[in-house]
Amino acid sequence: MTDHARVSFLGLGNMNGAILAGYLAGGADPSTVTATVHTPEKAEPAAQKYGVQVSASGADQKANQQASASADVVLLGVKPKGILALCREISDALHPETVVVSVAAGVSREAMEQNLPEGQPVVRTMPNTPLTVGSGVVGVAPGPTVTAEQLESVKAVFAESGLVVEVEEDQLSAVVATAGSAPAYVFLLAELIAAHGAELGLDRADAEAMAAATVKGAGLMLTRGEETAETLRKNVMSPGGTTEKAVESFLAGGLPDLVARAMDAAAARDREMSEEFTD
Ligand SMILES: NC(=O)C1=CN([C@@H]2O[C@H](COP(=O)(O)OP(=O)(O)OC[C@H]3O[C@@H](n4cnc5c(N)ncnc54)[C@H](O)[C@@H]3O)[C@@H](O)[C@H]2O)C=CC1
Ligand SMILES: O=C(O)[C@@H]1CCC=N1
Repeated sequence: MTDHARVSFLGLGNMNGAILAGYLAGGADPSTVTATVHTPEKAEPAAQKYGVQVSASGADQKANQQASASADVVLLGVKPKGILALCREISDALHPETVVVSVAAGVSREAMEQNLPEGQPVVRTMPNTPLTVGSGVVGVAPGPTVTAEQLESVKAVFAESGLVVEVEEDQLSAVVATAGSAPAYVFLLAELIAAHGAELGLDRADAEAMAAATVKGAGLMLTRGEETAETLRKNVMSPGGTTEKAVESFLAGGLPDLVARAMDAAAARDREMSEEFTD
């Protein structure tokens, strides 16, 4: 199944769209992929954009069922509050060996299993949007009925576009805080750097371009893995120089505690949603 898995993406928003883009850029055969959107007017533009078959659940009530019936792997990419309803919607159409994959925060595997046929293989994942440029991350937590071969076909959806890490389901809140939500922390920092670079006298467009290129360059140096983040940081900090002043200011302002509190808040919200979305 791994080489020729048929993959269906139900819901093609920010996250499933990023996964699909990375999957196709990594060499997947578009004829093995189907997708659904909700809004009928979005189907044709999405089909043009990705070069795959797209149907609209808002126009055809059976669109999600049909896309699921023909798939080995089904990725549920709707908002958390819609995941269990989507499980119920596709239940009757699923082949017993089709793997149902959730990309949602805060919806437990147990809740999904209760809304799917008994024994249906379920995998919870926590991806991030940089999968769209081939530099993403995904945490993958398989349920007990998932075979090694089925797990490989799920990992294959992400393998060409990011770092795939197998985790236990109870580690997914940590993955949300560390990877799923984390691109937003970096984007926030880039926004702040660019805005203040402009305050300091740069053209706004120049400041934005510098912030973006700096984040990209720093990321590339980090992922080369030759030196730790700490060493790379210290290499920029000339004793008595400018960076030392900036880093001292970050530390005096409580950045380590701020980062920890932000990540705790993300992880706590993931756990809280798991209590919310249980029916
Ligand atoms: N945006 C992100 O960076 C990340 C999102 N996620 C998870 O991904 C999931 C989706 O989030 P986003 O992509 O950000 O939201 P989104 O709102 O961009 O995408 C959801 C899409 O599903 C469509 N949809 C809703 N009901 C549908 C149905 N019945 N049939 C077909 N399509 C339907 C909507 O029209 C929308 O385009 C969430 O569960 C979220 O927790 C996980 C990791 C990162
Ligand atoms: O903000 C959210 O809830 C989703 C999950 C991780 C990133 N976006």
